[in-house]
Formats: sequence, structure tokens, C-alpha cells
Amino acid sequence: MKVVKLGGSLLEQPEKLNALFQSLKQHEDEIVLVHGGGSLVQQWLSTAGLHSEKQSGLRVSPEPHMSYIVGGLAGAANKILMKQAIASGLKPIGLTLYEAGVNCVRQSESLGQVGLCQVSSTEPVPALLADLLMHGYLPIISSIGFGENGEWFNVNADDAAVAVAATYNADLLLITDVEAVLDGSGSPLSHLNSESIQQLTQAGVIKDGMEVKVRGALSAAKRLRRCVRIGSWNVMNNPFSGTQISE
Ligand SMILES: Nc1ncnc2c1ncn2[C@@H]1O[C@H](COP(=O)(O)OP(=O)(O)O)[C@@H](O)[C@H]1O
Ligand SMILES: CC(=O)N[C@@H](CCC(=O)OP(=O)(O)O)C(=O)O
Repeated sequence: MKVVKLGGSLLEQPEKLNALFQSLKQHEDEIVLVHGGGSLVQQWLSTAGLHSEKQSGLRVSPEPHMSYIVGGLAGAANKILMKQAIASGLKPIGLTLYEAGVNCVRQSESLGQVGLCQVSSTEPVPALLADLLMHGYLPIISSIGFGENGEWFNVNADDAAVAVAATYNADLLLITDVEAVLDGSGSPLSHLNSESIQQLTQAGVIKDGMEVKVRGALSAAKRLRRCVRIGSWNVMNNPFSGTQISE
């Protein structure tokens, strides 16, 4: 199984999205999509007159903001991707982290309903995603999760993708709006490991959303004992593009 995470910026670029789904068709029996939609959520919250802020790349998510966040991610963003998948001849099924077998807990009081995914190394791998793939479906998972008492959570979509890949012991590819992680002069970096990530983060070269992404990719590479790739929409067609993250 390959978990492919799509950043929210792609939702606003139908041509790139179309090209990406065409390339996904060649791997349809093994791909699971996990998606974000941060820019769409931001628009919905602003339109509702709600001020939203981020702490270390995570959106502070008070309960009164949650219906907009859930509506944006599990609703509009998920269904925009379903539209594109159907138009590309694929058979999507829209899910949250809960149906994918990933449970969440509250990350911290100060972040409100931001969820932290719990990945068990002892429980058996849930069967649902493999069953869906076997029946020809393309699972499209939003980064909305639930706790054991039914509380809903907003999970950073990179963290959500890492958790799905870890739960299913799957390959992980993070697709974003830049061709690769870039160095201080804006050139793409082909490889990164723990040491270079620490240096570039401390130097402020890797920051904001990319910092969360790179840290997630590194923790997944360690846990899965394989490389994780960060790249742009055409990385499926060119597996050597983007940045390879290893331990
Ligand atoms: N060193 C870097 N290389 C590339 N992008 C970086 C870097 N540091 C910060 N960024 C920013 O991170 C962004 C990607 O993270 P993010 O916006 O969270 O993406 P996504 O929505 O795909 O998860 C890039 O568009 C860029 O503005
Ligand atoms: C807790 C948290 O930060 N959640 C993110 C979830 C969406 C996301 O991560 O979207 P991208 O992949 O497009 O950035 C948010 O509300 O923006």
C-alpha cells in the first residue's frame, strides 16, 4: 500500500489535480489518499468572521470553529477530490481517520480540538483499507479524526498521513506546492536525514508548514524503516524528483 498525502493548495489547481489523478490511475489498486485543505479552512473561518491562528504550524481549533473546519476538510475538500477522482474514471470512497482505523486524542488544552493520532504497534492492522483497494475503491481520507468518546478533532494532514502509513506499514509520499524541500538559495535538496534536517531547521531554512512536514516525514522514515519522499504533483511520474527523507 502507498499513502499519498495531498496538500490543500492542489485543490485550487484543477489542471494539476487532473494530471495527478491520471497518474494515480496507473497505481489504483495500491493508493490511499490522505488530504489537507488548510487554505480552504482558512477561507471558511474568515468568511464566518472567526479569527484563526497557528502555533508551530498547527491551527488552534476552539470548539466553535470546528463545524467550519470539519465542513471544510471532511466536506468540501474531500468532495472536491471525489469529483476529480470520478471524472478521472476512479471509484473514490470518502473517509475520515476514524473509518481508516486511526484514533485520536487531544494534543494539548491550548490547541483546543487539535488531535494527535494514536498508532498502536501491538494491535492488528485494520482490514478496511486493504478490502476497499481489493474491491477497486480509491480511499480518500480527510484529516478529521475522532476520540474514543466521539469528540471530533482537527489533525494536521501531514501528521494524519504519517499515522495512516504507520498503521498500515505503507510507503509514504507527501505531495505539496513546491518541487522539493529547498536549500537557503532556493535550490531543491535531493536527500535529507536527521542531521541535515536539524541544521536547516535551526538555520531557519526549513520553516512553517515545511517544518511540520519534514519532521513528520523523518518520524515516518524511522518508524517504517524506509525513505519518505516530499515532492510536487508530478512526483508520481518522476519517482526521482523531490526530496528523499531517510533516518
Ligand atoms: N526550506 C523550504 N523548502 C520548501 N518550502 C518551504 C521551506 N521552508 C518553508 N517552506 C514553505 O512550506 C510550504 C509547504 O508547506 P505547507 O504550506 O504546509 O504545504 P501543504 O499545504 O502542502 O501541507 C511551502 O509552500 C513554503 O512556503
Ligand atoms: C491542526 C491543523 O493544523 N490542521 C490543519 C488541517 C489541514 C491541513 O493540514 O491542510 P494542508 O495539508 O493543506 O496544510 C488545518 O486546520 O489547517
